[in-house]
Amino acid sequence: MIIGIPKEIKNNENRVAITPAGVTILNNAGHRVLVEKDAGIGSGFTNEDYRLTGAEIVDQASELWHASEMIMKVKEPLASEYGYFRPGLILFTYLHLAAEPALAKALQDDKVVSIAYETIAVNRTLPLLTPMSEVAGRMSIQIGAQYLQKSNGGQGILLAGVPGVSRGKVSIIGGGVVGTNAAKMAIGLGAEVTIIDLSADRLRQLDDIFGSQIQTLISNPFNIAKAVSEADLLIGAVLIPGAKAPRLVTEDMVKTMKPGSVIVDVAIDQGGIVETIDKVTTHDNPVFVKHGVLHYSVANMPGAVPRTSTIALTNVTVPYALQIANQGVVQAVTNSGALQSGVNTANGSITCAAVASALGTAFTPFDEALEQHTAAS
Ligand SMILES: NC(=O)C1=CN([C@@H]2O[C@H](COP(=O)(O)OP(=O)(O)OC[C@H]3O[C@@H](n4cnc5c(N)ncnc54)[C@H](O)[C@@H]3O)[C@@H](O)[C@H]2O)C=CC1
Ligand SMILES: CC(=O)C(=O)O
Repeated sequence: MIIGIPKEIKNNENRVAITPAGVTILNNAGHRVLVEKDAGIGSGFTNEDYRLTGAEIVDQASELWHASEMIMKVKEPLASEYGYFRPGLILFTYLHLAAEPALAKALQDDKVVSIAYETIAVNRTLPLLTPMSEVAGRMSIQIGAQYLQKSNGGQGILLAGVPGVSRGKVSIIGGGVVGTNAAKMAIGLGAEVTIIDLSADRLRQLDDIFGSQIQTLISNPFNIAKAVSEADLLIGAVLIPGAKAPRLVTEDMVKTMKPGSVIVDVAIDQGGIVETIDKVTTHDNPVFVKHGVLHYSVANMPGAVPRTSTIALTNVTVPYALQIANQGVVQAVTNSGALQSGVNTANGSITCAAVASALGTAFTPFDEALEQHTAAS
């Protein structure tokens, strides 16, 4: 199979969908890998690094998209890339379609087979989301701590406190991968940490991991309101896979926060859990202020630490890319429940139930989408 790796074009997105090590794996299995010129520079990989492992460097994005049977990316295609879509093209990347209806429509209209990293599920885990959630969860605390500084518009508190002065309070809503990694960092800094989750079992696990270093609370509007009002730093870390994030933190709750407090809504890629966040921000201009509270809503946080993130991401994506390339997409998806859960669009249909429900459109299982295609052709 011919696999194309375009340069990412989202604001400050310096990750790339493959490393030279990944090229070697695909090459050794007999596949051709095309890498757009300078695609790896932001992650510290030169064109020569890729050439040495057998990749072909392609100058123009348009040439690469047209020549490739499968495109591997990091972030969802932007509108300027929709023109490259065509029937049968395989697109393997983060998509977050619940928050991207225009992209979903373009993929349907052009009959692209799109496989979203974030909906590939194995035993109720999301192995292609996990490493980036680890990165973003850890980053959320260092970013929040930075914006709590007076010089950056914050209240002017140190999360760790000092002897004789209270420590800062961090409230984390959602105790999955992002939440757990945020908690690790916040505890490490010496903050007072509360974690809220809907699952009592998950709270038990967190209690086993962190013991008395955290306060756990079950998710309901009363507990969320209390934790929000007390937080110096609030982290949004909820996920219902494939679906739009529930708006758990209302505008009235945000109004109860102290001026100069900070919200980092990591769940913004699925629409965000905070009512006062009405836009996705970028690494260039990451924060806006509402009701005196700093809001950070960057949807590609790991893009700011590309060397770590690219390696962590490609460690988990390349084995799936290899399955698709070796078997062809239909056979690979038919053989693998994990890949089946990742297919979001095929032959003009939405093939992921949670995405279809979030977009208010019909859901068609992958095999039925294939049959409809065969019957029509
Ligand atoms: N902004 C960015 O750059 C990045 C964003 N993310 C996003 O962060 C979000 C969280 O991801 P993960 O931690 O990997 O997901 P996860 O599935 O590991 O954890 C989500 C947690 O939310 C909990 N939850 C569900 N409904 C809830 C409710 N009503 N109240 C409280 N908790 C609830 C679940 O029980 C689960 O423990 C996702 O939207 C993910 O895409 C991940 C990486 C980077
Ligand atoms: C999860 C995701 O969308 C990201 O890492 O950018």
